[in-house]
Amino acid sequence: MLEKKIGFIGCGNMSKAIIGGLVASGQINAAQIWVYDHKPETNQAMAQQYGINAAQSAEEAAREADILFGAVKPNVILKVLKEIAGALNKETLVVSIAAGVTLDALAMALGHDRKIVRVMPNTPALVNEGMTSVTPNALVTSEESDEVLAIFNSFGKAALVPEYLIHAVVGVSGSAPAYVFMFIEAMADAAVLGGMPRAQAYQFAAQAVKGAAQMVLETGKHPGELKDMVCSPGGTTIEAVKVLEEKGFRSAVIAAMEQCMDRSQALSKS
Ligand SMILES: NC(=O)C1=CN([C@@H]2O[C@H](COP(=O)(O)OP(=O)(O)OC[C@H]3O[C@@H](n4cnc5c(N)ncnc54)[C@H](OP(=O)(O)O)[C@@H]3O)[C@@H](O)[C@H]2O)C=CC1
Ligand SMILES: O=C(O)[C@@H]1CCC=N1
Repeated sequence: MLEKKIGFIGCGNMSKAIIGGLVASGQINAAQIWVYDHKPETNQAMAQQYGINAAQSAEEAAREADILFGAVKPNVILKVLKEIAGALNKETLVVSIAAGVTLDALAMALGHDRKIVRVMPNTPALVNEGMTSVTPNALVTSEESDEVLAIFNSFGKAALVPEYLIHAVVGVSGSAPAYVFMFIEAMADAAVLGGMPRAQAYQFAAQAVKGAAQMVLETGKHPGELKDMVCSPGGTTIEAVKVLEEKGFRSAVIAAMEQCMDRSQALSKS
């Protein structure tokens, strides 16, 4: 069980996924969670849905929390953290989920004596399948890093990464659910073209993606070898593979992720 009190400033897509994942994991009592969003209706809805505490202000969430999540958009996080810095206890761990906001920039906003962790989660946290990178600053102890890892491991997988790798993490897991949803949507459209009812097409496409991902994770085999296992000589799959190669499927994915990583780099310089 997690013992500490956890606060959230900003309660949008990602906070909802983390709070939903945390509560569903059974690793924390809902009464240990405080949330503050500047929209009162969001606070009330979260308090009602999960039985967590709705703070009246960002300062209140900051005062209550042992671990405080900054979960607003990158363009407002530094302003928000500057405003609440005075309300933090000396030992409070501040966890930023903002894409492209560096540990240095966070320390400038909060003070250089603050324990700060940069994390990059993703929305599958909501269904216990999150993937999160964790990057602590030098003041965070290994026990504290382990606590943050434990939070994210309670609804998925989490791993320590050095800060320079966060752009790659944004590309390969933070933003990645969006491209996978597009892939599933496109596969389902094709199944509908083949005559399948729409709802069934989403189920078949999503389960195929889930099962294929599970094979990569569980068999330890190279993805190319797993692909070869599906391609019967002269069969159907190799025809599809040929068209994907002709249309530049893999290079499109690589180019898209390169652009995503470039944007993450640009955000961290702005
Ligand atoms: N969505 C994702 O998949 C991922 C997002 N991230 C990062 O997570 C962060 C949040 O993203 P996401 O959850 O998608 O964003 P959202 O816009 O969905 O959530 C942010 C929430 O914070 C509210 N807010 C804005 N300003 C304040 C303030 N001053 N005080 C309190 N609440 C405020 C927003 O309200 P309003 O709507 O009125 O602006 C909104 O409800 C970003 O920094 C992003 O980079 C990281 C990994 C994955
Ligand atoms: O699109 C974004 O900027 C955020 C960061 C990772 C996922 N969503």
